[in-house]
Amino acid sequence: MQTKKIYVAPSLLSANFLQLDREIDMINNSEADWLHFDVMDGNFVPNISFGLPILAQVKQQIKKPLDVHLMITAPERYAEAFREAGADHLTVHYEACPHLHRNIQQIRQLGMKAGVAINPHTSVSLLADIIRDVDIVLVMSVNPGFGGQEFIEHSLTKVRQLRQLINDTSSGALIEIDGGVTLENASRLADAGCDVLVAGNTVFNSDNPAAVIRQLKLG
Ligand SMILES: O=C(CO)[C@@H](O)[C@H](O)COP(=O)(O)O
Repeated sequence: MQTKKIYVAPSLLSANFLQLDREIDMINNSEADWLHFDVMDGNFVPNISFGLPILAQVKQQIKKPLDVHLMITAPERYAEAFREAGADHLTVHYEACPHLHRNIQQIRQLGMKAGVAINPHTSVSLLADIIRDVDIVLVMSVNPGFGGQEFIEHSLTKVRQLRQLINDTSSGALIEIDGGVTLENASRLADAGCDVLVAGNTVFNSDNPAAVIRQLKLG
């Protein structure tokens, strides 16, 4: 039985963009903690999603923190612009940042929570020297680029390793899991040590998204 707080961050990528107004109101009126906003550049990942102008418009209506996940190369070029557009959290990819420490410092200096994301093939051990400096570690449990993919089971082992690393280093980082999160695997994810569940299809393709968000929060 889960007792710690589980944050739920619906992923806007799976929303119906013809009804964005209604989708954002649903999030505002639900128990969702954050709104997850996926930015893809067609270079770091094989897909293109949405970017700054859409974020700025969403910001005008959303009442929850905007959790922006940059799946782009050289994210330092855009950190300030994302802050101005309304990002509260900015997560960059380990694989896209040869100067990750500098990127994390930049994000924090701009006044945002700083996150690092790791792809399914990237080992948790590579985070040892950055773990004390980040607010969020986002574990990709699918290969990034698309919603609606199947959860990669090995991600659970990575979450457990990450929880151990966080405990050993007294880091305050939250563990966020992203990709293939469902009502079936949510409790296993919470038990393994996740703090934040990102869910796209599970929330937006349901008949009752607010009820699904509530159930996910129970872990
Ligand atoms: O970053 C990504 C995909 O690259 C995710 O945030 C997806 O949007 C999650 O979608 P589901 O797997 O939950 O449908």
